[in-house]
Amino acid sequence: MKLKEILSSLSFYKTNSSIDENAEIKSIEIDSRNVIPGSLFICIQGFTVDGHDFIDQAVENGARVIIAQKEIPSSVSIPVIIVSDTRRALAMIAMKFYHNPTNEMTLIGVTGTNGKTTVTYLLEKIYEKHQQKTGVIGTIQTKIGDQVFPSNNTTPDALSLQKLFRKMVDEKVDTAIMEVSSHALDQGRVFGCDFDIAIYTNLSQDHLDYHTDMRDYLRAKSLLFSQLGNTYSESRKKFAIINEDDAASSILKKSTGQHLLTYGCKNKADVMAEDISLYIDHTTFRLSTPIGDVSIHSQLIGMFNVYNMLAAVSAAIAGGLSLETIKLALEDTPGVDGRFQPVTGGQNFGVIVDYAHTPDSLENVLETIQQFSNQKVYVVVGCGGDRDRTKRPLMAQIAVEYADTAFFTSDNPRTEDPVQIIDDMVKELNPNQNNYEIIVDRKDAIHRAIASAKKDDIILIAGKGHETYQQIGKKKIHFDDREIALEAIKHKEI
Ligand SMILES: CC(=O)N[C@H]1[C@@H](OP(=O)(O)OP(=O)(O)OC[C@H]2O[C@@H](n3ccc(=O)[nH]c3=O)[C@H](O)[C@@H]2O)O[C@H](CO)[C@@H](O)[C@@H]1O[C@H](C)C(=O)N[C@@H](C)C(=O)N[C@H](CCC(=O)O)C(=O)O
Ligand SMILES: Nc1ncnc2c1ncn2[C@@H]1O[C@H](COP(=O)(O)OP(=O)(O)OP(=O)(O)O)[C@@H](O)[C@H]1O
Ligand SMILES: N[C@H](CCC[C@H](N)C(=O)O)C(=O)O
Ligand SMILES: [Mg+2]
Repeated sequence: MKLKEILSSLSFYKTNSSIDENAEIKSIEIDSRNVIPGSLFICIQGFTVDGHDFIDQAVENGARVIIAQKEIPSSVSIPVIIVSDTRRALAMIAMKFYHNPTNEMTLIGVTGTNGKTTVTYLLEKIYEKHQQKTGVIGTIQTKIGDQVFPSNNTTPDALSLQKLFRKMVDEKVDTAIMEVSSHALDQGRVFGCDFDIAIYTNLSQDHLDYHTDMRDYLRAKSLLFSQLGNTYSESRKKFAIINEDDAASSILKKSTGQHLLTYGCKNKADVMAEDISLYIDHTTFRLSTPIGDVSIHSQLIGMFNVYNMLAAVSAAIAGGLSLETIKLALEDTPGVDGRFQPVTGGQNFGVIVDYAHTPDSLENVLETIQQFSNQKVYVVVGCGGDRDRTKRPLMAQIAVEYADTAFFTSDNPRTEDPVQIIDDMVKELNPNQNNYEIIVDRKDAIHRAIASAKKDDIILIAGKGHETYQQIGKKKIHFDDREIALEAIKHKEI
């Protein structure tokens, strides 16, 4: 693409020298290591390093133009374009370079503290039943139809994202469904994306290492709804899907001028679940919607999953799908990888692996397990390193309150000392809350919990869900809670 065309996506910019607007730009890069001859390199001031420090490497690798947000030494031999915010410029340039792909398909975004992956997974099943080709972007993986690619982040950076959307359009995806994290919203990774439907699940404490407080966290989440815009189009109606039972619902409703569809179980909403019956291996309810009522028998477990189903159903209704399709898909959908996933090795007690890594999700999952258990409940849980430290004591408190015994252990310690993380978890517990053991090694903790279990007890192994690694320092080693649990079950039988 010609530089002139790329620059037309920017509002204002300055240059340090004359630029050849007809220069051909071969690729857009934000990592100097990926620059090839003819690239345009955009310097991003990051959280760990500053992209402006890699200009020399970008030039050496053949960059044709640099986009920066700071003055650059005059020794740099190629044209430099200065903008006020390179993250915003990146989103606009990437959108231009890949020919605004989100304009060519339906785009659904899901935000909220918990439930994003589950809702995207349910929507994928619903749209597939509707005979559409789907693309899915999220925590576990990225998918285009049946092709699966690994995910580094829940929401990719703006450049990877627009490139991925172009690939989806080229491969005839009708509907793309994506998780939109608060980090992504805050960093403008989704600036310029033309969302048709924006879904809100819930808000509870997480990521206070990144956001200054809960208000700032909510502000970031609300950007998905303000980004839906206020422009009314009859041919392409846009919808905000809001959880009416969540405390932040009124703020989010005010963030957009688009159509609203609300869901809930307590407060009056457009889409509601009534006569809900929760069982250990399935859930039933009556689904009441503006297009009719229908009964649902789902394989998903727990009240929180009723909310996830309502969020997905509401989006599908906004998208014009029929209740028949929605019912068929919901009833056909098995549980999501690593979410309330039973591990069965023929044992006479229950083992459940779940991705609960926030206070709210841990409480929801333990509450669900408690409802079905008439024997002992054990939980194996830790907290991630280099993440919100203030959630640690809250998670420990919930663990000892709901479980008969908690085994506190490592999650992904990353660059922190795992012993210190566990200490942060337990240090605010009262002395009488001593129904816990500390076993730093996660494998040992899982083995100990399984060795302790008797007939009909239930063990929850929380925090890592689908993850097949443990990150210790900068290294990721293979680790899968489900594999270790099976191994421990076999070992117990010998
Ligand atoms: C704090 C944070 O959000 N960091 C994310 C951010 O990194 P960053 O912008 O700070 O980048 P950086 O590493 O400092 O580098 C700055 C720039 O220098 C460039 N560089 C760097 C080295 C070099 O040799 N040459 C070079 O040009 C880099 O390519 C980059 O452009 O942008 C990167 C690209 O998008 C992300 O991969 C990275 O995620 C890190 C790995 C991370 O841990 N992020 C977490 C906190 C996160 O974003 N999580 C949310 C999900 C949370 C949830 O829902 O629970 C997510 O969406 O994944
Ligand atoms: N609607 C919900 N409300 C509360 N907790 C939930 C809800 N849905 C799922 N959970 C809990 O949160 C965990 C993570 O669910 P899921 O992966 O769907 O959320 P997510 O928002 O994608 O999380 P992440 O931000 O880590 O990507 C589940 O394993 C379950 O314990
Ligand atoms: N997307 C979440 C995942 C947390 C998963 C948990 N296992 C941990 O490592 O803390 C985060 O980056 O905060
Ligand atoms: Mg997710």
